[in-house]
Amino acid sequence: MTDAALIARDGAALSPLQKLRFFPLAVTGGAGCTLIEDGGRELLDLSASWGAASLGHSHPVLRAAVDRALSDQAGASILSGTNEPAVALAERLLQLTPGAGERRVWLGHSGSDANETVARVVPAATGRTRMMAFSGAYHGGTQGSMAVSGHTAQVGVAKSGGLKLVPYPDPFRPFEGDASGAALLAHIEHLFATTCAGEDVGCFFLEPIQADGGLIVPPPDFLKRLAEICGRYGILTVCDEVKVGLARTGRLHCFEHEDFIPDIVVLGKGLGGGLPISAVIGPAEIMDHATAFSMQTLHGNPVCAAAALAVLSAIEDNGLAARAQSVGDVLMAEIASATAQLPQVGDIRGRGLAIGIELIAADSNAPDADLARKTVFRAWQLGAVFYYVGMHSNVLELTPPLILDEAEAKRGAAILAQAIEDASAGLVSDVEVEGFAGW
Ligand SMILES: Cc1ncc(COP(=O)(O)O)c(/C=N/[C@@H]2CCCCNC2=O)c1O
Repeated sequence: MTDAALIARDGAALSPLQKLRFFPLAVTGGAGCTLIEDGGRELLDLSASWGAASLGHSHPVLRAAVDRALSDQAGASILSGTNEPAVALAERLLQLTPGAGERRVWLGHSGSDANETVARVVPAATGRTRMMAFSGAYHGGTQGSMAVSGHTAQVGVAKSGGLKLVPYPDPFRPFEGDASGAALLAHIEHLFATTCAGEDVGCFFLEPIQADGGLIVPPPDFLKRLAEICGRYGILTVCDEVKVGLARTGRLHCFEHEDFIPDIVVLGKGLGGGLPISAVIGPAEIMDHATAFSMQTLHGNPVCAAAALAVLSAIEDNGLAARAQSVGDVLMAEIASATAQLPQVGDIRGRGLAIGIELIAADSNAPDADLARKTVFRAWQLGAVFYYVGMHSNVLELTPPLILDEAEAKRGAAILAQAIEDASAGLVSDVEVEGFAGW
């Protein structure tokens, strides 16, 4: 091993194809909500690797589960033979996920392959070739999941031929100036009655909080009313809980805040606690469509399935949903207090430990992407890790491990506010951030 700095070795060895970098983060270890940087510096992790490290780092329950699964390894997948951890996980997910009728679970590696599977199987099983999704949505980075996404980072990528994108209901930047979402619902109903016949639409992809589109919480009752409209046309609702699901928002499922039950639920990221596993829970008449329809060699591997079972148990045993609500309330209040005098902060929003801070130009509502990229860089310099999202790249996103405590929340809020102030005061130069493309 060379003695060159880890970040330099990364640049020489790993392809940029899979990099989304904001500052020169190089990690050699971690525990809890702390990351250990190359060189030994400790960083407060307010991202959990975009929400994947739901139990933080080196969690003992996860370590024990993975060790057990690897000590008596029940094969490596469920393609051509089943295994106990995968079956037990599917059974647990069916118990924990509200839904009607006979249902099945599909196990994958990522949110991308899970959403891609839904995007392929719904048209195949229903014969309905059209699909709906929201502008700003990031449903994945594979061809089939990008085909049903609407994120600005994927402009130019081929979309599904039958895809119709509509604006997401954003109370801060409302469609037709109507923060209630009623105008948008009327627009969608009009589409179903005219140019995008509801009878031809197989499914509607939605996030209960639009995460990469800007951490946007929809207006009250919007999703419930949208689900009612979809129900009238026989359109399946596909709830993408990959980022905000599994206790992060104060409920096990984020859709529980919206008083509706989706037809299909997609889980990922935090499900594996940092190990790659995703899941689709849906009606048997869809999920039983065919065999060998959407498979990858390591799908349902017992080690990641055991990790997911441990995550679900830890969420239940430690009351992590209620904790996310209470610590998230502290974090949001601390952020609001620490930034109260900063006109650059246009909006603070979210649920539980899914929080967005929208940065704007001090003299208008215009998004300030340059401030966001310099703020996350400055925060890293000050000792905290978080990134930005949004259609205009101007929303700081906090998705810390669900085990974040109140002291860490207060420290994180102080660093975030200081980073906004310092970046606004010009303490981060264009030269320092120019090597980090972000998104
Ligand atoms: C709501 C939602 N659905 C699906 C996905 C795709 O999950 P994978 O990246 O595990 O394939 C994601 C992934 N989000 C991206 C991952 C790429 C880097 C930018 N930040 C994210 O959180 C997501 O937020």
